[in-house]
Amino acid sequence: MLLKGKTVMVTGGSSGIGQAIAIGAAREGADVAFSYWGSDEGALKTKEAILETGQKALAISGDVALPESAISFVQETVEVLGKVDVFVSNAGICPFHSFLDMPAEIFERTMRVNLHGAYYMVQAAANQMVAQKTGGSIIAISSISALVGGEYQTHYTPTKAGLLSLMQSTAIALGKHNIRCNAILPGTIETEINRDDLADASKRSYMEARTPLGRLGKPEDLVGPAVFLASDMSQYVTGASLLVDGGMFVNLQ
Ligand SMILES: NC(=O)C1=CN([C@@H]2O[C@H](COP(=O)(O)OP(=O)(O)OC[C@H]3O[C@@H](n4cnc5c(N)ncnc54)[C@H](O)[C@@H]3O)[C@@H](O)[C@H]2O)C=CC1
Ligand SMILES: C[C@H](O)[C@@H]1OC(=O)[C@H](O)[C@@H]1O
Repeated sequence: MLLKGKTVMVTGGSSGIGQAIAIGAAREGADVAFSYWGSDEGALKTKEAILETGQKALAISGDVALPESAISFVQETVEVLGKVDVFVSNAGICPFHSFLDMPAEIFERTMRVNLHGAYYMVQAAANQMVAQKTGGSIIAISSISALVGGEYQTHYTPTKAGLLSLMQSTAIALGKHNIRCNAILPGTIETEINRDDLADASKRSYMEARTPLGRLGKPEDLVGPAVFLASDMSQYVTGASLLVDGGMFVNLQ
């Protein structure tokens, strides 16, 4: 069990990648607190799956875009689970939209959820880890989109590049506290976030054909990389980024 005795926090744990990582961390022996926004249904499934492993679970509803959500998520986690060893900044949205007529509210909401929200969450978790004096691991779920563009993602890709940059800078700021900060860059993983986009058969075939491993990703594909970066197996890894994309990024021709 790679995370035995650790407490892991995950934002956006009610579906997709965050749900898989929350459950995967519990299977490796961690108690898990996760946040979510919107329907409670997925959150209940995540909570039940964590409890089935024998670990403790805490589900908190709250909008990551609000700075106060970060403070209360960390406070409640410490009250219920006692400490924070690992923080996974995962919550995000990607409302696909064309550039020239991008509504200001879609642009600003995407920035606030994906980047501002992650910033406040990482800051709150880091302050808790510093106070504990026991080090820690912070992981941001960035994206292949930190490295390449998307016609309908002009509001989204800068947030993912921003998360990669945030992990590089916080790795420097927090190294003296033995807090490691790394980014995971998923490729195209089938979840709620792209259900409509991938319903377009030609888009889906294009994405599959770009992937040397021959298939789109599943949320479970992110569990191993996240557990590695959360665990002491990666004790000398900080400021790093890990593409988990089936080889999509390097496949030019
Ligand atoms: N699915 C994919 O192909 C890829 C996804 N990612 C990133 O992975 C992360 C997770 O996405 P998926 O699992 O694919 O999507 P998803 O839609 O299945 O899950 C999103 C999660 O974030 C939570 N969330 C959304 N807005 C929130 C808010 N304002 N406050 C708190 N929680 C909120 C939702 O409740 C849900 O738990 C996102 O940051 C996304 O950008 C990165 C690369 C590829
Ligand atoms: C939502 C997209 O399908 C997904 O998210 C990303 O970050 C990548 O652009 C993926 O294709």
